[in-house]
Amino acid sequence: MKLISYEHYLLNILQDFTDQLQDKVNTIENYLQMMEYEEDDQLPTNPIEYFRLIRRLHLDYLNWVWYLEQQPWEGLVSNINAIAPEMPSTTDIEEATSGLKLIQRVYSLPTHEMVEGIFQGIHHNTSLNPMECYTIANDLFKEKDFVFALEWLSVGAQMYMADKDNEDLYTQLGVPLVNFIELFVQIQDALGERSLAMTELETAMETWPDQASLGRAHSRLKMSIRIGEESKISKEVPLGVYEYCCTLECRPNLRLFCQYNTTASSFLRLAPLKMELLSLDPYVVLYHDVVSEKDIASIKMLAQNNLTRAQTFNPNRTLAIDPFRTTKGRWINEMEGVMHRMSQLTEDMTNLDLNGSELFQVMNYGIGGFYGTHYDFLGTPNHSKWDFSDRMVTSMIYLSDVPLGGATIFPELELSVFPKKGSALIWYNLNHKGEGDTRTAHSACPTIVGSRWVMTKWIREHPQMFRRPCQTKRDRFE
Ligand SMILES: O=C(O)CCC(=O)C(=O)O
Ligand SMILES: [Fe+2]
Repeated sequence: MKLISYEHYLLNILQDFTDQLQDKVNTIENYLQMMEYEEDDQLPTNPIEYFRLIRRLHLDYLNWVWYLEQQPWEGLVSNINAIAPEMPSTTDIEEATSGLKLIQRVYSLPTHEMVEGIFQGIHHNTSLNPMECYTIANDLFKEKDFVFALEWLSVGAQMYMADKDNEDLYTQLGVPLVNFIELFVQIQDALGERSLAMTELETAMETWPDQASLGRAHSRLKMSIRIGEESKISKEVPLGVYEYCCTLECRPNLRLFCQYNTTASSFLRLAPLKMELLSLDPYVVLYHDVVSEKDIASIKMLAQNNLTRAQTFNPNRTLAIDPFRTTKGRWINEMEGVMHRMSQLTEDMTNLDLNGSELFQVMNYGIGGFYGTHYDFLGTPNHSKWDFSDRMVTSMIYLSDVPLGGATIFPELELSVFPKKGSALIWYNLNHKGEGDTRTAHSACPTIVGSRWVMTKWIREHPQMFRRPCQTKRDRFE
């Protein structure tokens, strides 16, 4: 079931609950109304009245006990508990928050705009409420990102104050106003603004004299003031090529060109492909409009089920989940009709032999999904180069447009490519000697809006020994 269906399920339960509760209230009110007519301090004077009073107090009374004991919520609570295992985990919420933080940092988005759902000047039909701002601020605080934490908290607190009508609801949902104050004090303490923190805390203690947590915060703060700890603020990292080229398309300042490629393979003589040369050394090209809408739809259909969190090789050369690769992916068998066509296309675009290459990998990046800067080549392990075939070329097809964010970026080359559905980016990871070319370090910038789909293929080096001999004579004697 999709997350959104779980939310509908939960809302329906809450609606059932209020309906059942309302029925109960109606029944009780009816009884009270009925009793109003009978209300009289005098003892009954006639036998009918007397009988009725005795009967009510003997029977109705027991029925009301029974009625009040019947709690409409028991079944509903167990329905909610039944879906508990499917609910997002702490890791999920941490990842969703880190997605937002990453997007904010990489694209320099002002907090108040994000809260209103404005990304890069475009208003999206959404916004955040004070509780959500608090969750983000709290998370940023835990990660010692104090300046941003304070921004999120301040925006959230302003909204809270302006939305007094919902204070009970927010409190019920675990975010009373006093939480904001406590976090504010902790952040100011960490920033070294202790007298400000103390003033705020003392005012809060007057407002909520019974709040034990404020008393504890007060002792902690007094201790910090006595010790006079340094502020924990971290230095601001200046914005660099990465942030710039994730935001705006970057092209190296060379005289490169677009052309119809008719030579990469003999097939292209009949059906040339539109090719844009992006870098000569290392060689990077972008083919435009090479995959049809229909084929893309079929590929996504094949991949849609069983997408699993993508892994990377760790230093021990074992595969593991990696916080720097927040995508879901799936390897696809090449026997299917459409995949056969994709293999043929990749062969035509690269003029390389796909034997021994890895399977196609379809990947889906959700909101905030990214792939940190990395190389695709594996590097020659200790054993001889002859029995190890590295990832010489990466071919990557964009299976979706991305409304905002999601560029592929090569920071060393100051090059970025924004996804365009149906185009293919191809680059050489190895130099002419077959060594990993570190200038090919690349990354997928965080997706801000949309669902980003790509399909990659890593083409191995050995099968190319006749199509693209590895070493030139000159190299050999270097
Ligand atoms: O999604 C991208 O733009 C890059 C993907 C990538 O680098 C990879 O899968 O190795
Ligand atoms: Fe890569």
